[in-house]
Order: sequence, then structure tokens, then C-alpha cells
Amino acid sequence: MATIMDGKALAAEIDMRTANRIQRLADQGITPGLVVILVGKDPASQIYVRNKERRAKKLGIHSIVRNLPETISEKELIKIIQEYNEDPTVHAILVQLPLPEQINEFHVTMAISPTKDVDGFNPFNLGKLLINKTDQTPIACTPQGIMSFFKKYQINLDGKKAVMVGRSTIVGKPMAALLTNANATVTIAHSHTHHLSELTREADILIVAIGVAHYIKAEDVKPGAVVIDVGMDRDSNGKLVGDVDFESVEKKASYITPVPKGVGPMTITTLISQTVTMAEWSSEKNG
Ligand SMILES: NC(=O)C1=CN([C@@H]2O[C@H](COP(=O)(O)OP(=O)(O)OC[C@H]3O[C@@H](n4cnc5c(N)ncnc54)[C@H](OP(=O)(O)O)[C@@H]3O)[C@@H](O)[C@H]2O)C=CC1
Ligand SMILES: Nc1nc(=O)c2c([nH]1)NC[C@@H]1CN(c3ccc(C(=O)N[C@@H](CCC(=O)O)C(=O)O)cc3)C=[N+]21
Ligand SMILES: [Mg+2]
Repeated sequence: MATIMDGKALAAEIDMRTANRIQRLADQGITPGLVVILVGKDPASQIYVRNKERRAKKLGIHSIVRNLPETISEKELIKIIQEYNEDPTVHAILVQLPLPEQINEFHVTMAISPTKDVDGFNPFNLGKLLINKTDQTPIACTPQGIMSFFKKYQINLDGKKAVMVGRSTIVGKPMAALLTNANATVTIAHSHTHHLSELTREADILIVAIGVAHYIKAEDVKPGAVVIDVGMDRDSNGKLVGDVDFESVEKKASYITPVPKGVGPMTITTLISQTVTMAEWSSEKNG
């Protein structure tokens, strides 16, 4: 049986360190400020916002949620982002994906100031990640949270075969870059990939972010693999499940993240700690 990587416990551990950093900023009269912009009603985004608000409140960062209508125009959304770019009480801006059809994701990522881009999807920050020059660079919270799992559970990535299933801007692509920077040999798979199962069966490290409930089964996994499940899906009973069939894969993997209480809580912890980091950067620059 695999070791279950406990996202809730690791998140609590990191939150304690974050609380100390928040206290140190408070001593200088600074409260880290985060704005989360949610357009429409994506269900996974709603879970994220709900849990994030709870943790932000507990830790004492200033957090604003902007719920905007599904029908908002790209121009109006970008105007709102620009107002927060100018607001000195805001250190971090997160725009939740996916966005509705009338809004071009690229235009939105370009509009966020690189210094406030807490999910690291502005092209300037993504470019720095790609060339492995990440000093004072925000990096997507979900992939960073996954790197914290590897550190905590002492999983060596050097020279390992890693397969990333999914190529989104917030998960797959930045995750592949982080793994590459950590000297893993990385393959990115997506909906055009042929013989996906043959590929995943070669993976020492398998990370899945596709949004299809229980898509990866035990037969798709190498014995002893480390399996990270990013999915936030619903099964036929409406229960929250991941992209990995946990019950069967748990018997074959060496390490596995559950859903819930795996990657999800780590994304939130990383979002809050990175918001604090960005407030620290801004105070270094101004003080
Ligand atoms: N736990 C957390 O903190 C987070 C969870 N999520 C969840 O993770 C999942 C993925 O999110 P996100 O990355 O934003 O998703 P996107 O929908 O943006 O991307 C999905 C990716 O998966 C690929 N894909 C879809 N179906 C298949 C398939 N059958 N075989 C191979 N590849 C496939 C797509 O390929 P193509 O590019 O060809 O279309 C695409 O690259 C969702 O369930 C989301 O809710 C997301 C972010 C954070
Ligand atoms: N720019 C952007 N960045 C994201 O990181 C991003 C996004 N957009 N859009 C939506 C998805 C989804 N997402 C989740 C994060 C945490 C939980 C989470 O807290 N999950 C708990 C659920 C517990 C419960 O049932 O409430 C867990 O897994 O234990 C869920 C979903 C981030 N996303
Ligand atoms: Mg989870």
C-alpha cells in the first residue's frame, strides 16, 4: 500500500511558518493583501474561494473576493484588474480560471502586473520560470504546492522519469518547468497524446491534471510510482473525487495524494504564503 501524502497536515505545518511571517510584517505595519477575482460560477473555483477565505481569515491576511458576472466584458474585467494593480494595499491578484468565452485569457494574464501576479501566469513570470531564473518571481501555486510534497516526503526527482498529464497554464506547463528545473526527465501529455497508458506506465513520477473523474487506473501506473492527483471532479454520486482512481492505484503506487485533502489544501497554503512573500518583496523595495 502506498504512503498517503497528507496535504492537510503539510498545509497546517507551512501555515504555522506563514503565521510568523505575517506577524513580522504586522510589526512593520504591513498587512498582506490578496484579491481573488472569480468570473461566473465554475464549481472547482467556488470550492477554492470558499476554503481560501476560511484560511485567509484564520491567518489574518487581508483578502477580497470579487465575484463578477459571467457576462462581464473583457474590457470591464481588465479595468478592474488595473485598479488593483494601482492599489498599494493589494500585493497579490489571482484571476480564477477558466474564464468565460468572451474573455481572452492571454489578454487577462498580460493585464496583471508581474509584481502582483500571485499565480505566476503573466508571460514575463512564466518566461523566467522557463529559463530557471526565478529570483523574486511568483510561480503558479498548485505546482509549487506539489513541489512542497516532494520536499516533505523526500522524493528525489533528479534523473527520474516524470509524466505530466495536462498542459494548462496554471498546472501542467509550470509543473513541467519546475520538474525540468529539478533535473527530472519530463514528458507532457494532453488530449492529442497517442497511447497515453504506455507513457504513464513508464513514469516514476506521475502527475495528473485533466479534470476527468477517475481517469487513471491501476493498469496505467508503474509499480512503485509517485502519483499526484490534481483533479477536482465529481463522480456519478456528486462526490468530490480526483482524476486518479485512488482505491486501485493506492495498492500499486509508493506514494499517492488523496482527493480531498491532497493537492487542494496545498494550493491554498501556497497561495497565502506567496501572497506574504510578495508583501515582503514590496516592503524590501519600499523600505
Ligand atoms: N487541486 C487544485 O489545487 C487544482 C485543481 N484543478 C483541477 O485540475 C483539473 C485540471 O485543471 P486545469 O489544468 O485547469 O484544466 P484545463 O481544462 O485547463 O486543462 C486540462 C488539460 O488536460 C488535457 N486533457 C483533457 N482530457 C484528457 C485526456 N482524456 N487525456 C489526456 N489529456 C487530457 C487537456 O488537453 P488539451 O490541451 O489537448 O485540451 C488539457 O491540457 C480540473 O479538475 C481542475 O478543477 C486545477 C487547478 C488547481
Ligand atoms: N488561477 C487559478 N488558479 C488555481 O489554482 C485554480 C483556478 N484558477 N481555478 C480553479 C482551480 C481549482 N482549485 C482548487 C484549489 C483548492 C481546492 C480545495 O481546497 N480542495 C479541497 C476540497 C475540500 C472540500 O470538500 O471543500 C481538498 O482537495 O481537500 C479546490 C480547488 C484551484 N484552481
Ligand atoms: Mg486535493
